[in-house]
Amino acid sequence: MAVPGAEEDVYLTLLLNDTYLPGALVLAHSLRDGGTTKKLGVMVILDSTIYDYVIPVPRIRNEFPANLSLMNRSDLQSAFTKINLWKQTSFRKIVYIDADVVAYRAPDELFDIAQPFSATPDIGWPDIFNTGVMVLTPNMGDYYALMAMAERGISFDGADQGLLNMHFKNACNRLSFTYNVTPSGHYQYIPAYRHFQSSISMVHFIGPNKPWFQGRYASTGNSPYDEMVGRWWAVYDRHYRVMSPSITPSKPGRELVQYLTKGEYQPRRPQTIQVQHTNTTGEPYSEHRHDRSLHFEQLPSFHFHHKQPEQYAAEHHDNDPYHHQQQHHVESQPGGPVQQSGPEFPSASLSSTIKGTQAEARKEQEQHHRAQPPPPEQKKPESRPVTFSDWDAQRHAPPTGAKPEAANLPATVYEMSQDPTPFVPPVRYPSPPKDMWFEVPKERPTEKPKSIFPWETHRPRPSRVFADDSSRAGLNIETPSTATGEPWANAPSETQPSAESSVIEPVTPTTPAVHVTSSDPWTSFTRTNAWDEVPEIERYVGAMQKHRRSKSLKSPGSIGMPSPGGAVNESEWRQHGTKLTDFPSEAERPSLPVTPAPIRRPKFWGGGGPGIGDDGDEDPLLPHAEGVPRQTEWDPVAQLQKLAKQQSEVLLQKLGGGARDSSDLPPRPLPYGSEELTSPTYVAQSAKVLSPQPRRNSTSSGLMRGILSGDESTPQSTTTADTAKSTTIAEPSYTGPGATFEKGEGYMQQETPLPPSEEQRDVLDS
Ligand SMILES: O=c1ccn([C@@H]2O[C@H](COP(=O)(O)OP(=O)(O)O[C@H]3O[C@H](CO)[C@@H](O)[C@H](O)[C@H]3O)[C@@H](O)[C@H]2O)c(=O)[nH]1
Ligand SMILES: [Mn+2]
Repeated sequence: MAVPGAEEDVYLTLLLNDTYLPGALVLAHSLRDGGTTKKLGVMVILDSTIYDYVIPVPRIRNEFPANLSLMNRSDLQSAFTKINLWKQTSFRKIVYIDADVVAYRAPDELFDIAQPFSATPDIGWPDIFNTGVMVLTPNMGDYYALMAMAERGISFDGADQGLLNMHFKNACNRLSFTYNVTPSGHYQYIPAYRHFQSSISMVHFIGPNKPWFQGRYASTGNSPYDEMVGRWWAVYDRHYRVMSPSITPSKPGRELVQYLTKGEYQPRRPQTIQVQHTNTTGEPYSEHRHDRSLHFEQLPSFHFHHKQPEQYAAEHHDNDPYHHQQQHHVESQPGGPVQQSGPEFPSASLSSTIKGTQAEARKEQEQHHRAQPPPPEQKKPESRPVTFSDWDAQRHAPPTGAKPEAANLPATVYEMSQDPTPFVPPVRYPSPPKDMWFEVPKERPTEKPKSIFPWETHRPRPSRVFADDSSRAGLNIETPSTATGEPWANAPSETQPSAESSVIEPVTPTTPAVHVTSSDPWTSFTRTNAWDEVPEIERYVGAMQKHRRSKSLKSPGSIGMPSPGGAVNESEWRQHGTKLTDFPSEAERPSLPVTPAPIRRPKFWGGGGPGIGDDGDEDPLLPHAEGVPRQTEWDPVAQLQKLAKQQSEVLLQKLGGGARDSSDLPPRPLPYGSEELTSPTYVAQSAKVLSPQPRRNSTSSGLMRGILSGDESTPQSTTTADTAKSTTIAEPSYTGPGATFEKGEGYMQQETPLPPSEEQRDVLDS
C-alpha cells in the first residue's frame, strides 16, 4: 500500500560498490534508450553515481552468511540491502532491477500492475521467483517484516532472494519470464529463445560472471547467451566506448567506467602509474590488479573501492567507518530521495559523484549530505543526441532521440464524416439520356463519305467486271447480305460502274491492269497460270473440262441448260482457252443445280418493291431466268444428290469403269453440319447424298495417277468393294453449314429479323 500522496514511479537498482557500476550504468542507459518516461533511481551505499535519484541507503548485511557460501556468492553478503526498497515510500510504484540487467526496451507497463508485489520465475528453481526484477509498492509494513527476517538471517540462500521468497511466498504475482530472462552459459533452451526472442524486455546476467567482468571477447559466439551478452556490450559501446579519440566527444566518467570494465581502459599515455589507494583503515597501499591495469592519465582524486567480488566481500568488515552508513543521514531520509541530475542524463558526471578521500568522506558524513553539483567544466551536458549513425541496428532498438524514418513525408489527414443522419436516397433519379443510337439517315447521302485512308483516294479501277454487275448496279438489287444492317455494303464505290456509266465490257484479266502505271510493283508480276504456258498441262486440263462438260450436258441428272441457244457443240468449247479466267459464255454455262434463286428482300432504301425470287415476277426490270426453278419447287437435298450422282458417274467413267454406275457406291452422309440446312422456303425431306469415290488403281494416264498419288494419305478407298467396307468417314470437329466456313466462324442460321420499330424500341429500352 503506497503512502498517500506518493504519486511518482521509479526504476530502482542497487549499487553496493563500484564494481557493479558498469552494470548499473548500462542498465540505466538501456532503459533510457528504450524510451522510458519514468524516473531512474539507484540505491547506493557508496555515494556515487548518475541517476535521477541517488538514494543513500544503509547497508543491510547478513550476519549469518553460511547459506551464502553454499552458493559460493559471499559477495552477496550485503544483498539484504535490497530491503531498503520497501522503505522508499515516496514512490507510488517501484520497478526494481538488478544492476546486472540490460533492458531491450523500457517496460513501463510494469508500473500499471496493481498487485503490491510481482516477480518472475527463477531459472534455477522455477518454483521461486528471481529477485533481479521486482515490481513493488513500497510500504513500511513489508519493510519491517523483512528487516526482522534479515536481522535473524532468515534466508534459505543467505541473500535477498531466499529471504524475499520466504516472505512473499504466497503473495507474489508472477510476471512473464520475458521481463527477466536469465540466460545460462551452460543450458540454453534455444528453441524457446528463438520463439520468444522478439518479446524479450530485459535480460539478467545472473551468477558471478557479469559481462563487464568477462570482457568483450568472452562471448563472441552466436548462441542465445552470446547474443544477449552482445546486447549488453552494444549499450556499453554506445555510451562508453571510444572508437576514435579525436572525434569522440569527451564524456565525464567514461574513463572510470572503462576502467571498471575488463579490457576497456585505454590509457592516453603509455605511462604506468602506481595507484595509491588508502585501505579501509586509512593506510595507503599500492594495488595490483590481476585483470585490469590502472593507467589513468590523471588519477581521479577520489576514493573508491574497486575490488573483485570475492576480494570485496573478504575485506569488508563492520568497523570500516566508511561503510557504516546507517548513521549517514540525508536530508530526505527516510523516504525522500536526493534529486541529483535532471534531464541531462546520461551525461552527468560520474567522477563528480564519487567523493574524494576517505577523510573527506568521513567529514562529509557529518555534514548534510547533498548531491554535489558537477564541476563547471563537467557540467556541460553532452547534448549530442543519439543518432542513427551511432545505432547498431543488429543489437538495439532504434534510438529514441532521433527522428523517425520518413518523418518529413507530407501527410494528409482525412476525417470521418461527423454527420450522424442516415443516408436517404432521392425520390427519383433523373432519367437516363434517350435516343443514344445512331440515327440512320432517311435519304441516301449524295456525297460519298470523306476518305480516311490513302488507298481510298488512289484506288485503281477494277479490271474485271461481271456482266451481271452492270445490270445489278442499275437495278439496285439487294443481296441477302445487305439485309444484315449495312445499307451501303453494296453501295457503288468510285470505281464501280454506276448506273449512268457506259456499259463496261468484260476484260480478260490475264494481262496486267492497263490503268495502272507500270512502275507499280503490284502490276509487275504476271498473272498467268502454269497451264497457260505449259502445253501438256493445258492439254490435260482442256481434256478434263471437255469431258466433264459433255458428260454434264448429257447427264440424265442434269437440269436444263439455261441457255436459250440450246446445246453447245464441241467446236464451241474448243474456241475457249483453258485459262482459269476464261469464263464460259452464258450459253455455255450450266446452271449449277445447287444454285439457289436469290430471295428478294425489301429494299432498305425503300421504293424498290419486291425484286426477284418467289415474287420476282413483279419486278419488271429483271427477266425471269429460264430453267431456274422457283424457290418453292427447289429441293436442295435432291439437287445435291443429283449432282453427286452425276459427278460420280463422270469419274467412274473416266477411271475406266465404263459399265459402272454410281448406284453401287455406298451412301455417304452430307457434309457435316449441312444435314439440316434447307432452303428457307422449302420443307425438305432428309436424304443421303452420294459423293464421288475416285479409284486409284485405274488405267488412267500417268499424269492422273500422279495427281491422285498425292492423296495417298487420305482414307479413300481403292475399289468399290473397299469403299463398301469403309462406310464411316471421320467427322470434322465442328458443326457448320459447310466446308467454306471456318471452325468457329459465325454463320447465319436464320433470317435476320427486321430492326425493331421506333415504338418497339421505346418499349424495349424502357
Ligand atoms: O558486489 C556487488 C554485488 C551485488 N550488487 C548489487 O546486488 C545485485 C544482486 O547481485 P547479483 O550479482 O546481480 O546477483 P545474481 O547473480 O543476480 O544472483 C541472484 O541472487 C541474488 C541474491 O539472492 C539476488 O539478489 C539476485 O537478484 C539473483 O539474481 C546486483 O545486481 C547489484 O545491483 C552490487 O552492487 N555489488
Ligand atoms: Mn543480478
